[in-house]
Amino acid sequence: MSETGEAAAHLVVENVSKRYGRKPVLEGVSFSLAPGEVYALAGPNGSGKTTLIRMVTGLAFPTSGRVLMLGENIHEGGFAVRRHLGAVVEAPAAFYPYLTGRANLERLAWLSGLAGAAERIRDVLFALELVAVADQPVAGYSLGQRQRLGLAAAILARPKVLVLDEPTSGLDPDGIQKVHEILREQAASGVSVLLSTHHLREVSAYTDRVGILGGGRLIDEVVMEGASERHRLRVSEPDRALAVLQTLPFVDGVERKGEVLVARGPVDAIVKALVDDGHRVYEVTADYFDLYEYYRERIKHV
Ligand SMILES: Nc1ncnc2c1ncn2[C@@H]1O[C@H](COP(=O)(O)OP(=O)(O)OP(=O)(O)O)[C@@H](O)[C@H]1O
Repeated sequence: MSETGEAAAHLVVENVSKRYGRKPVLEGVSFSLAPGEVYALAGPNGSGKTTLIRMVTGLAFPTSGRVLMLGENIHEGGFAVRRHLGAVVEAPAAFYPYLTGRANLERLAWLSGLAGAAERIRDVLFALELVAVADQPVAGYSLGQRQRLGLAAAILARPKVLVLDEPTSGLDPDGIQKVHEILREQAASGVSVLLSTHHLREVSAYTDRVGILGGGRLIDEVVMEGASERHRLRVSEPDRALAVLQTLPFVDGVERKGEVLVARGPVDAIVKALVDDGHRVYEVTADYFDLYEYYRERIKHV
C-alpha cells in the first residue's frame, strides 16, 4: 500500500479478484500508486499480470473489488475517468496500417479532444525517435517502431496514469533504453506508471516498487529504495557482530554470508554501533540488490 495514502493516490486497486468461469485467476489483489510512482508487476507466465492490467484499464471487469483512478471507479466513470489514462495493453498496439504514424496520432488526438495537437504530436514523435518514419504508413513499420508509436499514443493526451503491459518486449537494446527513458521522464513529471515485465534487472534502476504475483495473489511487494540500502560488512568476529546487529532497532534485517555480514539499514549508524561495541570494521561495500535473484527465490515455492 502506498505510504502517501489513498486520498492522494492516482491509482488504487482494491481487493480485486477475477475468475474465468470457475477458474480463479486473481484473488484479493490490492496496491496503489502515488503520483510519480513507478510500479512494476512481475510474475511467472500465467500468473495474471495481463488480466490485472486489463482490469486496471477498464478492458476487463473484476469479479469482485474495484479500481479507482484519481478517486473514480474506472469501470463506472466513463470518459471522465479514462481521459486520465494512457495505456498500451496489446503489443504491438493497434493502428490503422494504411495511415501514417502521424495521421494515426492525429486521429487519436481528435478523438480525445486534445488542444494544440499538431505541436504535441511533433513532440511525442521526436521523443520516441519516430520523426524519420512519421509520414510513412504504419504497415511498413518494424515491430520496434510500432511499439514506440504505441507509447507515443499512450502519452499523447498527457495522462496522469500510464499502464503498460510488457512495454519492452520485442525491442532492441536501443529501443529498450528509449522506453525506459520515456517512463522515467513521465514519472518525473508526476505521471504514475504501472507496467508488467519479465525484465526485472532492466526496470530495477527506476522502479519504486515491485509487486510479485504468484498463484493468483500478490505474494510480495518490494520497496526498491529500502532494498538498495543494504551493505556488506567485513568485520572482526562476525558471529558476535551479527548478534549485536540483531538487537539494534534501526537494522532492518541482517544475515551472515560466509565471512561477511549483509545488513539493511542506515550504514553510518551500523558501523558506529559495531565500532562502539569494540569491533573492527575492515570493509563496507554497498550490496547490489539483485531484484531478479530475489524474485526467483520468492516464486520458487508458489
Ligand atoms: N479470457 C480468458 N478465459 C479464460 N482464462 C483466461 C482468460 N484470460 C486469461 N486466462 C487465464 O488466466 C491466467 C492468467 O493469464 P494472464 O495472461 O493474465 O497471465 P500473465 O501473467 O500475463 O502471463 P504471461 O507472462 O504469459 O503474459 C492464465 O491461466 C490464463 O489461461
